[in-house]
Amino acid sequence: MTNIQPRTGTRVEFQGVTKVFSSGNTSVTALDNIDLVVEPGEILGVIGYSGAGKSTLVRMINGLDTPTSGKLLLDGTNIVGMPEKQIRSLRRNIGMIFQQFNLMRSRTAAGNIAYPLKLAGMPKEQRQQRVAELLDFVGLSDRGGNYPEQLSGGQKQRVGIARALATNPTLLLCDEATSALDPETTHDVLALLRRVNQELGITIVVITHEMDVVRSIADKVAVMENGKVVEFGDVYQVFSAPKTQVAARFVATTLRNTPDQIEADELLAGDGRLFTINLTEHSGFFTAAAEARSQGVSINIVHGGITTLKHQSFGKITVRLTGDPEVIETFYQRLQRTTECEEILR
Ligand SMILES: Nc1ncnc2c1ncn2[C@@H]1O[C@H](COP(=O)(O)OP(=O)(O)OP(=O)(O)O)[C@@H](O)[C@H]1O
Repeated sequence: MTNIQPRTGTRVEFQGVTKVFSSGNTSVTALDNIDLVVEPGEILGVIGYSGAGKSTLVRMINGLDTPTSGKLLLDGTNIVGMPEKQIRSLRRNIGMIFQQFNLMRSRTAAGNIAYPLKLAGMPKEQRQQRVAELLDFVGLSDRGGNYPEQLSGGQKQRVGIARALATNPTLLLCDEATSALDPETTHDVLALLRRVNQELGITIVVITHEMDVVRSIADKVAVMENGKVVEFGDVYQVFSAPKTQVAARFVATTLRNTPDQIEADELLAGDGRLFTINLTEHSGFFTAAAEARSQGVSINIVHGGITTLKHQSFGKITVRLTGDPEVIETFYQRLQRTTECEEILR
């Protein structure tokens, strides 16, 4: 593939970015003092409930809106206050894909992909070659002549991705790009995005309200609430030990590793004490369990889930301990020092 070549992804940095929308007497702080860095070639997942500020955040990056205060640096250059003409030229390095695909219905898949190239003034012959390469890259070589209505949702999003890649961007922004797709198609589109990132080196920012998307594609995650980034870190770090309630809630939607209220009530009907234990590498669970067992306490696993993320395993188990109350209490005290260990109480 001659023209689809690796490049260095864009570095994106928010420095104290605030965005206030005012109309009359009311104002909404859509972004509240955001500090955030996306390193070249990284995939950042931005997650939050509706109204958290995700779309506003993306609009700052592509210069479609400007912060009320703060700086937005693309590869070290602050774009806030930059003349429109310059921003437009920077925007050529940014590709976008959308939830509703935003394809032109009157053009074929090939025509949609060719459009940005036409705008950029690429001669017809070169354009055709490039479109063929892009169709091949997204696995739609045989679909170039189809109109959007003749394509499935997943195929339309592949066309959207090919179109976004046409002008060789170094940054790809994905706004709920898989939200309109079924789980299997979502998986295929995310796999394609990962390929885009790995083979081309493009930085990707994925806006989503689905933690599964973050889990399967992102390197880092920013959790947003009320215009603030309330938690930011490696996906492994955030998934294995979320620090905020909102992050924990999102993690719980994709990892069913703790009993819900109904399951907990059923479990509490039995004997003994119940503990949910975070199993990390140095949790100390197996040593504590062996010690308690050697003193006649029985330990049964009643719930749990272990996951691998970025080649590291983590998870939680819920255990029921029955036997000598003092030994059980020692087990609990001991684990509280080495990992997160919570008792399930009535
Ligand atoms: N142009 C605007 N004028 C006024 N208020 C706005 C504007 N754009 C966004 N807002 C407000 O800013 C806040 C953040 O909105 P934003 O669309 O960024 O959230 P979001 O997390 O993307 O939500 P969703 O997932 O529903 O798209 C909301 O309270 C919204 O009503």
